[in-house]
Amino acid sequence: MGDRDLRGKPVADAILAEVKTAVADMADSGWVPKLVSITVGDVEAVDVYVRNQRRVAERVGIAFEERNFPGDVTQEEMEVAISTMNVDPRVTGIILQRPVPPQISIKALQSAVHPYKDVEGMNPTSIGNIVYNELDLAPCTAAASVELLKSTNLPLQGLEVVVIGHSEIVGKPIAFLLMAEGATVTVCHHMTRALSVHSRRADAVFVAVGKPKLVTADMIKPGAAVIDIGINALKDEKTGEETICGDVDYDGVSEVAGWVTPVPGGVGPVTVAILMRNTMIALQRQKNAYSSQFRSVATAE
Ligand SMILES: NC(=O)C1=CN([C@@H]2O[C@H](COP(=O)(O)OP(=O)(O)OC[C@H]3O[C@@H](n4cnc5c(N)ncnc54)[C@H](OP(=O)(O)O)[C@@H]3O)[C@@H](O)[C@H]2O)C=CC1
Ligand SMILES: Nc1nc(=O)c2c([nH]1)NC[C@@H]1CN(c3ccc(C(=O)N[C@@H](CCC(=O)O)C(=O)O)cc3)C=[N+]21
Repeated sequence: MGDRDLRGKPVADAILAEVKTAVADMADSGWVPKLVSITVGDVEAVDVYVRNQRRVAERVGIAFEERNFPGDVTQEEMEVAISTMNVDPRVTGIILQRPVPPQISIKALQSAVHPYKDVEGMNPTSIGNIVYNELDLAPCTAAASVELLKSTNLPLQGLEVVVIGHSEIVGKPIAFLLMAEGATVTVCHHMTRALSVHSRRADAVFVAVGKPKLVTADMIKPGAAVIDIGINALKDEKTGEETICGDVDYDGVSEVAGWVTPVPGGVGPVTVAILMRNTMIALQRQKNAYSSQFRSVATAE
């Protein structure tokens, strides 16, 4: 690890310390969090994510259940399963891992997850809140990436930020979260004509594409912060060993950038921590809704 590394662990540990305290506080009033993690079929990057969710959930005291569905599951079967979890009072949060097989509509399933249990903030109702600057529960990787930028202490107001990738779950939510903080945001994608003209101007570059070494040193302004969200499988020709890398040419960029998040060891751990924090926010919302409903019933008598 280089001295310009923006490591995820310290940021994740600070978030998880707060989560652990929240779990203890809620347990005192009888509220116990449970996270259900839905996977469909079998995807390597998803396995890593779910494995780390389980490990961290156990560390902070959040009950964890993985629900894996076969790759040929039908849309209707998925919607029935989610409806059952929506009404199960023991389930606090539901996360639906991507990708899902082609016969499944991810958007329909995200809409099927009740907003109170939408710990990824991807129900259209939830993600709409980001436009209204209600940022407490946001898509995990986007929120994690912004937390990492904040840990540089760069002032966000007026900061020139370039986001490369405009997916609904990462690129776009990052742009909205940064706009809410007053940054000047440019979003690039495969139709952007001169990517490096934009990235070289930026004080901070976020990249979420899925292309190894897409971002090279000549594309980065000296001293800029580089947040690498990409996860790519790399097979070593000689040993055949498989490792992961991001979208950034780490060796070259870490000579120029002021900060660069390593992959692994950067955005990933913070994504997991944010998911745990979102689960506790969902539990608090459920508790508030329950209390106000029964308080009104109690006072109505
Ligand atoms: N660490 C974490 O927690 C997470 C990491 N990831 C990783 O982030 C990466 C992106 O995933 P995701 O956000 O789902 O994005 P998608 O895979 O859905 O889409 C890729 C995005 O990159 C854009 N793109 C493709 N080629 C280029 C290019 N040459 N220049 C600029 N933009 C380009 C695409 O634009 P267009 O649509 O116009 O083609 C699209 O917006 C993946 O590697 C994924 O594994 C994803 C989720 C969480
Ligand atoms: N709805 C949805 N939301 C996601 O956020 C989402 C998804 N689907 N599908 C899969 C991708 C991938 N993803 C990862 C998150 C953390 C690590 C992670 O913990 N990485 C660690 C550990 C890596 C390792 O253990 O080898 C690291 O980078 O240091 C990995 C992968 C989230 N994803």
